[in-house]
Amino acid sequence: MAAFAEVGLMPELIRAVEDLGWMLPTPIQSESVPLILGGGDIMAAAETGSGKTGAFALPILQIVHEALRKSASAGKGVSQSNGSSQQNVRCQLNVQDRDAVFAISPDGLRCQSRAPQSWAGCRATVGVFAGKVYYEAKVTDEGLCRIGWSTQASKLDGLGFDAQSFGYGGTGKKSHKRRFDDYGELYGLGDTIGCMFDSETMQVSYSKNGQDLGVAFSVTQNLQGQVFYPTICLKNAEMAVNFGETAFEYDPPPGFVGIAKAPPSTTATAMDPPRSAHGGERRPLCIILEPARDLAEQTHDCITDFGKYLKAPTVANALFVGGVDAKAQARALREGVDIVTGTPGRITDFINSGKLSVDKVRFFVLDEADRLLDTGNQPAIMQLFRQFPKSGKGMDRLQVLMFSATLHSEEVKQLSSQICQNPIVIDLKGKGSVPDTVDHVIVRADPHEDRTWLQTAPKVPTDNVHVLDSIGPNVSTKECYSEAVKRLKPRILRRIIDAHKMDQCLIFCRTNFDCDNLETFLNQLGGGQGFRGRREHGKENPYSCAVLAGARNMHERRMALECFKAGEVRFLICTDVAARGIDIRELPYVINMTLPDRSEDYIHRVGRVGRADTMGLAISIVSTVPEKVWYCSVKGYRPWLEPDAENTRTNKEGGHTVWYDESQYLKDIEARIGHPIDTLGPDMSLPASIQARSTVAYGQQRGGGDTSQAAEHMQQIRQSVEQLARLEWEAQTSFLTLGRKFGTAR
Ligand SMILES: Nc1ncnc2c1ncn2[C@@H]1O[C@H](COP(=O)(O)OP(=O)(O)OP(=O)(O)O)[C@@H](O)[C@H]1O
Repeated sequence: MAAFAEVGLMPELIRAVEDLGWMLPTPIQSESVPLILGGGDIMAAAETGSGKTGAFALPILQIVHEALRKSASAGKGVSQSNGSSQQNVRCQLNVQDRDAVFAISPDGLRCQSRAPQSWAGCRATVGVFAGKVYYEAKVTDEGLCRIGWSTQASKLDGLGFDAQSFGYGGTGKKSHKRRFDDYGELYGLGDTIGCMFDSETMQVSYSKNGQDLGVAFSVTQNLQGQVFYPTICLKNAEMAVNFGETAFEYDPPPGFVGIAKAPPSTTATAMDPPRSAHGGERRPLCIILEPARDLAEQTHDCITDFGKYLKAPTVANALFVGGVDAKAQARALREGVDIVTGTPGRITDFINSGKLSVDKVRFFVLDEADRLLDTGNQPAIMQLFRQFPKSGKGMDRLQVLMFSATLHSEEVKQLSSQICQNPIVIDLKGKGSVPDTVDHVIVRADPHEDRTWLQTAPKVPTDNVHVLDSIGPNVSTKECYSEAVKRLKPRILRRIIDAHKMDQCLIFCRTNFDCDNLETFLNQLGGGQGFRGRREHGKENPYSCAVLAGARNMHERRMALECFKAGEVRFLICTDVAARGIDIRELPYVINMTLPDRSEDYIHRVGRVGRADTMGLAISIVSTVPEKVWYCSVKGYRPWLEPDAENTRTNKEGGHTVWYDESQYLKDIEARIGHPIDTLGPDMSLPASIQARSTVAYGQQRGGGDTSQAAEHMQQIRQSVEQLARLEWEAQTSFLTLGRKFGTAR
């Protein structure tokens, strides 16, 4: 039995985490999972990268799945496939799930789109989430065709344009996430294309006139369990489809059946009556709040991944964040959602408009709880909390879970006293510390000593705070040195990058404008044209970069993160929007261009490395002189674009700037972590203290990633873990017994 079983997780979830290579629960998971399964409220603080997402998501999935199964077996019809409606639904092209210009014949097996300029699409009435299915589509008139599979969340007029759709076009290209790669061969008038979806291997493949063209796509595991519908997308073309009601022109490959004949237990239908939205059965059981969109998306993906083996019924997750098509979210609600992950704004919008009902909610999770409060979400949290049902008892009562690496502020404690019931505090590392997998050091930027800021090349764009001030070799004003440090820091950054031969590093800047400027600087060094959602000049350019900042739109941010994770750009320049929670596997380096003015933000930023037992290095460039920076609290006003004498004054003088004192912020951070931070050598070399203990390269696992060693270790500790599990179980039971005795209703 694996140690994940000892904390009480069900086999389907264990299988999913084992697929991720997780062999043992991390300490926060060992502590939290049994307590959540046992019904307790929790406030959990553990280091960055210690596996907090799994600590709350895994037990929640388990309880939600059990609740759904109980409800389904009680005949309430919450399963993905209750059979009743589907058995009456014929598989055909769906007139209710098509673009306006897409024509469908009365028998639902022929379609046409005559718009010459634009693509239009349609899905079938029946989709599949298990088994191996096949359908055929024949080109019956010349034009552009693309065919394949998509989920309901995907747009119809661009099959293969997003992460949830997979297409194969007549031009011999396969398409997914807007990537068009050569595949198969051209097809056109008279050709019959077979479309296969294998949910066991999660592969999509095609045949042309009976000839197998091979695997086109390996669908990412996080889409496992989603319902995929046959999808046709046309531009001035016509096709006939056969879903298997009548004999196919070419036999499906062995093991595949026509989707029209697939067992109802493996299919779902878009024609099912709404199972949610007031009156349906399937309303959210869990609401997870995240402080930022990117983080919400990451948590949502993790939950989808963890839940991929939960079947009959599957657990439906939805992401509710701004910048994403609200129509798709409304559609997901209509289909029935069990776990909602999102940002407070979008979730409250949906509740206020009556589209999202919270009368069944059993879990309320505040991830990065302190950040949620810092960003002004207290009223939204309280508004949500007031609407959740609180009358359940024992295992059915509302559970509130608060997680973060820094969870010690008075505001957090106050909130927990308002919304948690006898919370169990799990504090694994005291007042927010830096994990010992993170080496962190500073480099001083001293414009008095280092005069390279006077060089004219490479040009360093700065933030325009000092455009009206006199700057030069013979000027020694505070303003001059402030501008000097702005010009010096990017030069130091370059030295660091070169000295450490960095090829993957997250670089934190203070503002969106600073990100833009640094992007321009690095592009200039590498001769790039600038990255705006394009994947060019990636690996060959030693300074290739992308930006992940609040001012960029969701698509750009997603592309930036994706390209960085895939190693297509070397540097990801970001604001604090990426400081919390964002998980980039085996990231070796983080650089702070400026220290954050709050010590907890430092803990979160440097915690982007050293995750999951991987070693990482965080370097902060710290100015020795005060720096004047923009500080504009007026929404939409951007004084840096046209700085004048008035707005470059400080806040106190009625302007929009402040003097930023990094030496003081460094002291605050050192006070928080309880020791001084080492400094890099003049040649950017690591201090001897770090060199002496570093045994593996940054970005690699501390133990060298030897899984046989881990397995052996697991075997050795098995007995103790079993004993602990028994004790844990006794603790849980006593908790519940006490709960019953004293009553747990709020
Ligand atoms: N039990 C485990 N075994 C191995 N790897 C794990 C385990 N649990 C989590 N991980 C990995 O550790 C990394 C960090 O996990 P996660 O993002 O949940 O951390 P976190 O504690 O939420 O961090 P942060 O405070 O920065 O948000 C992820 O890459 C995850 O896949």
